[in-house]
Amino acid sequence: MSRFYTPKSTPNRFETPIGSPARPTPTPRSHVPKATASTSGLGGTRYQMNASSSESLSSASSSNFMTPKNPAALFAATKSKSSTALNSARTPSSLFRGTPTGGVPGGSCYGTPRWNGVPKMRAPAAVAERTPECYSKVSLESPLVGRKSRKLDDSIRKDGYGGEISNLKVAVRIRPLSAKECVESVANVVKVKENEVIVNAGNTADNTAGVEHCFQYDHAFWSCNAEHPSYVDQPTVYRGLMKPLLDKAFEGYNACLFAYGQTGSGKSYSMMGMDSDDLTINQEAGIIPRFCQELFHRIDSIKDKIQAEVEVSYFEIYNEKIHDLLAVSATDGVFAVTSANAGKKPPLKVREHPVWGPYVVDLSTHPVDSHSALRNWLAVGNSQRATAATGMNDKSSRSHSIFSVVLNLSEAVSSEDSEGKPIHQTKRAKISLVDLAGSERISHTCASGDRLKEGVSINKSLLTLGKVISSLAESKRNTAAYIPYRDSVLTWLLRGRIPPISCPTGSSRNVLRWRLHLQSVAHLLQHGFFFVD
Ligand SMILES: Nc1ncnc2c1ncn2[C@@H]1O[C@H](COP(=O)(O)OP(=O)(O)OP(=O)(O)O)[C@@H](O)[C@H]1O
Repeated sequence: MSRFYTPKSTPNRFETPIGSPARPTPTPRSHVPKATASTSGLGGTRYQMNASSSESLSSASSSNFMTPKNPAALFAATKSKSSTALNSARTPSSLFRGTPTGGVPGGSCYGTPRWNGVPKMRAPAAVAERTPECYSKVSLESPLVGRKSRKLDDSIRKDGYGGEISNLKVAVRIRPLSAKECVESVANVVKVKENEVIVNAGNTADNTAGVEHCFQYDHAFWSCNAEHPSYVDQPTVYRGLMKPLLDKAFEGYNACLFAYGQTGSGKSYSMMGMDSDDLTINQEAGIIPRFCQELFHRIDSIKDKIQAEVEVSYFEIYNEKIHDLLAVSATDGVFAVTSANAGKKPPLKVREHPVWGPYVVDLSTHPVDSHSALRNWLAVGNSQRATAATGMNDKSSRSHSIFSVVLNLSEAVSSEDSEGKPIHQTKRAKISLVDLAGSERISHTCASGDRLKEGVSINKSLLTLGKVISSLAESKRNTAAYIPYRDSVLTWLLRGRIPPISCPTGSSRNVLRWRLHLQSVAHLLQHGFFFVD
């Protein structure tokens, strides 16, 4: 059975506080594209509950954000369900701030990923002295002073989990110099050697000439010059980061991939592509449109054996307020996107479910049954995102966006129950693709007014993300460590877990809330208390 999903209207409860900046106006789109919905139930199934996305977060190691002069974005890809041994050597905990005047040996405008053989590194202590405090120094074990490059997957990941490798991967991608940087004759001081990034300190007053800092990641993608043989293009980034997560999602694991880095470092380009309004799968298409295509490609290839259902939701966190990017309303039978502009649509609220943790109240979810339907919803959401021109990026994302797809797979297993009906085994996975707003130095972005307020809010939530990840790393050693999830909406929400199939959405959640007041969580679990819409 197919039908249009009609979202429930959201009451106007929360106003934008006086003084908070007006959300940048997205390009309006009046009509929702055709998004047919398969709503047939999975009937009589058991569900396989996935571990929570808090485990995704809890697997992360020390955070760091790329520095203002490093044209690179970082990606963290996680899958939940298994715990991870933290590997502090894998992620650089302190990043070097080097004014890129030293240039790359060879002098080209584009950095060439060439290993110069002998790393010109100082002793770690000397490096520590020269690393500015402001880059969240956690430990300085990570720069690979004089060490030989090595593959993390082969040599470091002996985690003792029956051969399963770590559930967190961190990748860095170096973008080309922007037109502005080329005009200003900025030299690229970043090189890549296999999975290592080598940053040349330059020879400015606060740095010693020739000092190189090496950082090791799971992947280091060099995308500075498309003409160069070492150039890593969009399909390669997709294959390296997203494909393994999709594999795991089909096994019932939750997966989360988020991009973080300074403003203008290439997060949106990597996640969405050159143009977020053009979602055609061409060479420039980013991770999310490719994921949408491959998801249904795989579903089509197994549909004879496995029934799949997909639901999509897409929201952004702007100035700590949540806006549903896919909210639609129906007037006279015509479906229209409810504008995400502040003032027209109130932000959504986060509540904490006693079992499943934080969730967004009344967030619309839309069943989709084809790649084109999913792509259309993605386009709708993109058109609603808050972007604005800043001093460092003409189209800067001013919000964190979270695109989530819940995948339900139901397979009839051979055995039959007491009534002779086949027993279905159901797997459920949530894939969250997060494009974080860029961290920024106010002095570099020359922000004032609304942009300034946004920048402060963005930096605050990214700082909290960093703190949460650091605290999680600390909690591995000290179980009493406090983890400040609730200090930002982003970290609070990422902690939430995927509810079981048929857990209520929209207004039926009120019923759940009401009943939860009457019955203990233990009782609910004991009796398998699920709602069917
Ligand atoms: N690998 C790349 N190849 C070509 N162009 C790129 C690449 N990465 C980024 N760019 C270009 O750099 C500019 C800034 O990139 P993008 O908007 O993705 O940055 P961002 O990190 O998302 O910034 P913000 O946090 O401000 O939103 C864009 O014009 C984008 O097309």
